[in-house]
Amino acid sequence: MKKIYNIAVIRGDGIGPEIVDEAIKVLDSVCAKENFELRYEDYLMGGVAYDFKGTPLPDETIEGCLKSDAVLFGAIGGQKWDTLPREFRPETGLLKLRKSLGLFANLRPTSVFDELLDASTLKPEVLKGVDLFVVRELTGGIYFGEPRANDGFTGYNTMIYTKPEIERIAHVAFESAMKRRKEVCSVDKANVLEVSQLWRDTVNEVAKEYPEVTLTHMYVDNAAMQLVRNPRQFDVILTGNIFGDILSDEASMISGSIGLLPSASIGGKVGLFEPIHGSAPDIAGQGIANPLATILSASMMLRFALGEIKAADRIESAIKKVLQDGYRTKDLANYGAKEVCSTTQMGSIIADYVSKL
Ligand SMILES: NC(=O)c1ccc[n+]([C@@H]2O[C@H](COP(=O)([O-])OP(=O)(O)OC[C@H]3O[C@@H](n4cnc5c(N)ncnc54)[C@H](O)[C@@H]3O)[C@@H](O)[C@H]2O)c1
Ligand SMILES: CC(C)[C@H](C(=O)O)[C@@H](O)C(=O)O
Ligand SMILES: [Mg+2]
Repeated sequence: MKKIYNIAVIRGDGIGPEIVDEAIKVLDSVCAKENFELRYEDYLMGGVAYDFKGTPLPDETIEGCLKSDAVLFGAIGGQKWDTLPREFRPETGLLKLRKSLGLFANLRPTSVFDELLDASTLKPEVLKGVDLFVVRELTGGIYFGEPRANDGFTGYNTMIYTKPEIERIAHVAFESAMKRRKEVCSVDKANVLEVSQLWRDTVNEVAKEYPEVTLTHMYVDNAAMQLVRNPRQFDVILTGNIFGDILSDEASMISGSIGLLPSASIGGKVGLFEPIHGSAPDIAGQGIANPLATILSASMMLRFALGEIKAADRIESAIKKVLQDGYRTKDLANYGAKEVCSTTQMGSIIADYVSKL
């Protein structure tokens, strides 16, 4: 009997709709080869939701996500909404969605395709074989801490973590490491911040439950430097919300383009799968966005939320082959391109390769 999964789709703003369309094209192609069906339901979120509904996160979007098997997300935000009061901003909607779905863990893998070794700003000999996994805490820290304010003279935010919040994200990192090279590097700023001292003590305690895993600690400033000096030294990087946000964008240049890095946000009943990049207003509507990060996020959705491992493997093999054959979007045009494709061409070629694998 064919399995049926319900997928909530949030296209969002800027390049969001363009890249999500390509991910769905590829998902449809993989479904045709496998014994399951995906049923999509669209929901509004971000600036487009504000424009149509007066709020960046309508209640029906939260409800729709909660009743689905997984959420496929594009990107939100853009200059048009940047001056709105905080509660109406697209980014506030995204934070609220993560919180409402209980998505406290954001998994951001970074690896390097051999075909794109020269696309990175780092030297090929530093890059070869990089395979790191950022486990970013997603529903706490300075993004959510109170008090927060900006009265025109004083602006402040509060970085708060409680012990249970640190324990649960640390468990995700150690469990991930157990399936990988069994190394966790916890990144904090414990030389300055009390919240980081609690983070470090708590991670040390959790580590006792995973004697096979080697735990190291690193200050975030050093980690930012080590990521570009010698990224191969990292297996799992465990870190808080804001440090993880910054380090994962930095890590994208290891792979060669921010248009390549996917992510999975998990921890609640329903997982959310999204590229790490934003709505890229500077290139929206031009057909040049790289859809690979979103297609790889769709693959993470199949693997982690739906357990459709063969289908996920199929997509990832198709992507490797497409890159081997020299297809590139504009962001990677100078790196081994035999043909430079538009966003939709890239989606179609991957879908085609999936169907032939
Ligand atoms: N999860 C999200 O929805 C998310 C994440 C980050 C930023 N944002 C929002 O997106 C808006 C723009 O933010 P930003 O410019 O700082 O970051 P961004 O990630 O949107 O873009 C940064 C740069 O990377 C390029 N880029 C991003 N994705 C690309 C892709 N798939 N292919 C090719 N190039 C790509 C852009 O053209 C831009 O030059 C802001 O409103 C921000 O708040 C949303
Ligand atoms: C848009 C913003 C709220 C978001 C974040 O900071 O988490 C983004 O940068 C991301 O990485 O998903
Ligand atoms: Mg970010």
